[in-house]
Amino acid sequence: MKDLIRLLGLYRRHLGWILLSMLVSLVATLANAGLMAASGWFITAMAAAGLAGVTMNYFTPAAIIRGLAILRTGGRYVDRIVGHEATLRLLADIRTHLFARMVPLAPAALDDLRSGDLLARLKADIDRLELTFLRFLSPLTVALLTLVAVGFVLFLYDGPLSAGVLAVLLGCGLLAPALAAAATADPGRTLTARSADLRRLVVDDLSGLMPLIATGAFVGHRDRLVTAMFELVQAERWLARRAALGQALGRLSGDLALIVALFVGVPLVAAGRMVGPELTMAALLSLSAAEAFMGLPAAFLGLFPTLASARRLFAILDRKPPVIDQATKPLPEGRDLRLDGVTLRYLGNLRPALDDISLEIPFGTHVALVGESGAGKSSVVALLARLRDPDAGKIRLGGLPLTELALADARRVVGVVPQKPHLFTLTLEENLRLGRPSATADELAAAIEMAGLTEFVSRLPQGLATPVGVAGTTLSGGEARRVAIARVLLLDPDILILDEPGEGLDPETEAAVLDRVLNRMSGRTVILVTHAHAALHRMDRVVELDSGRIVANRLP
Ligand SMILES: Nc1ncnc2c1ncn2[C@@H]1O[C@H](COP(=O)(O)OP(=O)(O)OP(=O)(O)O)[C@@H](O)[C@H]1O
Repeated sequence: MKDLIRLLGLYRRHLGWILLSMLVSLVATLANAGLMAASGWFITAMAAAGLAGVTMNYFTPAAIIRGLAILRTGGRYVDRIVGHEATLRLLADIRTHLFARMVPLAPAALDDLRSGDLLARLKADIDRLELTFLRFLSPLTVALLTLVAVGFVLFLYDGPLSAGVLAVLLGCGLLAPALAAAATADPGRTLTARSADLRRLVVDDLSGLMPLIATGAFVGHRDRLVTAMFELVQAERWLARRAALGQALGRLSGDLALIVALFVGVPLVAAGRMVGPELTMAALLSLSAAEAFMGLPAAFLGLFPTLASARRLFAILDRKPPVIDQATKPLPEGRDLRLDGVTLRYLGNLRPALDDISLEIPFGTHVALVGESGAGKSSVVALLARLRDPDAGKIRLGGLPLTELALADARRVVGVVPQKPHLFTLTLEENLRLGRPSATADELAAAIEMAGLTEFVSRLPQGLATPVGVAGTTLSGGEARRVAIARVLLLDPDILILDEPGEGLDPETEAAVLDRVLNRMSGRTVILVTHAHAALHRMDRVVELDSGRIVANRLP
């Protein structure tokens, strides 16, 4: 219930569309019931008049029937349009909202989720929310209002007649499907969980197909997929059976309502409290009112998978961003970096990744960060790039804590080439220009030259217009890394951080690229995370980390 209320809260911004959609749907439903009732009344009245040999005014009823028929057809058409407009607006809004909330979470607060899972949340889970409004909220409201309207009309003739028909419609059309659906909470949850699993497994397995085939683990993964699919089908079959039962009950409610109306109405006619055409009208009104309940069984059944999807979205919305962007100070003049007693602890790790480290990096210094794998070098990079904030201690830029500066300001000053740079499925030039779309052709050529890519680009028939493939797959690891270096150089940062820039490069290319980059950054700060001892002689200081602590801060 809590989740449903929270979900409905997300709809608030589109209340106008929602109310309009429900109103149109109600008008179409009532027009249909009215059409049936008026037609029944008219045909019976005409027959009775014919038998009695009297004439009656048939123009007015015929006009009313025609009017109701037009209203019903037009209403259903507009109902579809407005209903879908309302739903699509809602979904687009929720999707944008979720995406906007994901951005500050990435990457640190999302690294436990695989991309397939995130995609499933953004796409399938949000799509399923359509069911809450289009197939649950609106039909339920319309059904209840139809019930009130039909109950009121019948009550004008007779209280027990109204009560009998209402009891059948409520019991068979609403309560029975609701109870049948209540038993489906577990398969409903399974449906959502397994379809998410399936998407995640497929995306994950397809992106890791090579190692799966190479290691022979493919068979195990395929079996996992088959099991997830089997469970999904089981849950769907279960739900489909319940849906069929609910549909049958829905249809039965109309027939039963008709029988009850006749059962209570015939004695009323015999007692002279009702005339024949009115009985036909009451009976057909009861029968057609059941149409408002036809969609409810499916709506109730869809509720549990939808709520499970909603919970998966709330789980993302409720995550705390790893860094809070709340600028309280403008960017300072100075560019000195200073770490004071900085500690960083990853969730689930017993040992802190960085343990009370203090370090000064005056502006213009070129510092190498060295240490064994797992020593904490990339963790320092993550803190300086503000992908995370320390659990204790402070990092200052120009004397001001990084946490008090706008993220955009700090990131303009600090440029990072991460250990695993990401290239987008764009052209080489588009990838390079990401950081600075306005870069001139000369600036682009200079960055390419510094990253040692000039010869590589000149060999490409399409040059800079060459597409790099999905996430840069058509480039070698070393080429992709150099594209990332050129991209950051275009940003022209005051502080440049290079995390293992030499990986994938032969020693000569690495030395040449590093030489050019360091020359370009002369007078500005460079922090170089490296295992390569050859590069150290070009640095001002070498800081050595071991198990999250600084064990040496020396000249090269
Ligand atoms: N996202 C994470 N979640 C949990 N633990 C992490 C995470 N990232 C790093 N760690 C752990 O923190 C410690 C420091 O890792 P870090 O990546 O900073 O080391 P590193 O010195 O850069 O290693 P390498 O040279 O292999 O890149 C390691 O024990 C690592 O397992």
